Amino acid sequence: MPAPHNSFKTALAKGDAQIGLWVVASEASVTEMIGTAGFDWLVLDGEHAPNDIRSLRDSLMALNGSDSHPVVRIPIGETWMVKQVLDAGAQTVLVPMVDTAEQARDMALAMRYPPLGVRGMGATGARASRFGEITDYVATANDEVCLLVQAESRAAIANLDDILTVEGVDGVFIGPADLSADMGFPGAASAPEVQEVITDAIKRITSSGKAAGILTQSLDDAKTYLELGATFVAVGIDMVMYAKVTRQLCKDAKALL
Ligand SMILES: O=C(O)C(=O)C[C@H](O)[C@@H](O)CO
Repeated sequence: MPAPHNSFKTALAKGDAQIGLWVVASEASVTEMIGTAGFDWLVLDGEHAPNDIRSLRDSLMALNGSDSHPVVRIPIGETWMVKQVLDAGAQTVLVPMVDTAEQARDMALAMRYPPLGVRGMGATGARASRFGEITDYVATANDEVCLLVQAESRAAIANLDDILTVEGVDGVFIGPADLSADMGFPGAASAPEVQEVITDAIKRITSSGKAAGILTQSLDDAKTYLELGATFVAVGIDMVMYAKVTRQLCKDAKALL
């Protein structure tokens, strides 16, 4: 039996737009609920959310049977972190703060078993192989992993063309918050100077044949990015949505008094 087919990777390769949501609640029952909404992909955030390997594992388990594909964002680009989330059953990994082709290459190596990479051999007792039930896991896993790297600094934008040549990188995600901060516009990703860089980056990524991704909380911006050719576009953050409706309900209820 081979490793599960990564339909998200296939969709990105075909250029089929994928609508996603950022999940920062770090609680499997919330992930399970969000997994019923119909998003194509969900980021389980290990960079800025209070997730650890166990809570990420629990959220991956909670998405069993969901049509939403889990994308696990590790805290930083470290080989051992990639290994842990792959063994926990993630097939698509998002790596923040990738500024150079060399960093991207290291991550591509971390994603795959030898001879293509350096992934350590530990899947037999791991969730990834269904605890050994997927007997051909090691032989087939390399084909089903998907690596997304984040370009979110002036350095990454300067090195983007080199990053795009790295074999094993399936897509590049623009991080608007960090990119705008690094460009001198903290908290102002909508600044025209930042949007100009984002537009150019999306065009360069798509014309290289790799998938471009981004996060925005504006559906108007999402439409623009999709029209530019971005393939994986996240349109919100779970806790922001939760906070918004919670505050509004409280306000509306108090207005009854
Ligand atoms: O720079 C960005 O934008 C991202 O990487 C996404 C953020 O980390 C996300 O947490 C929303 O602020």
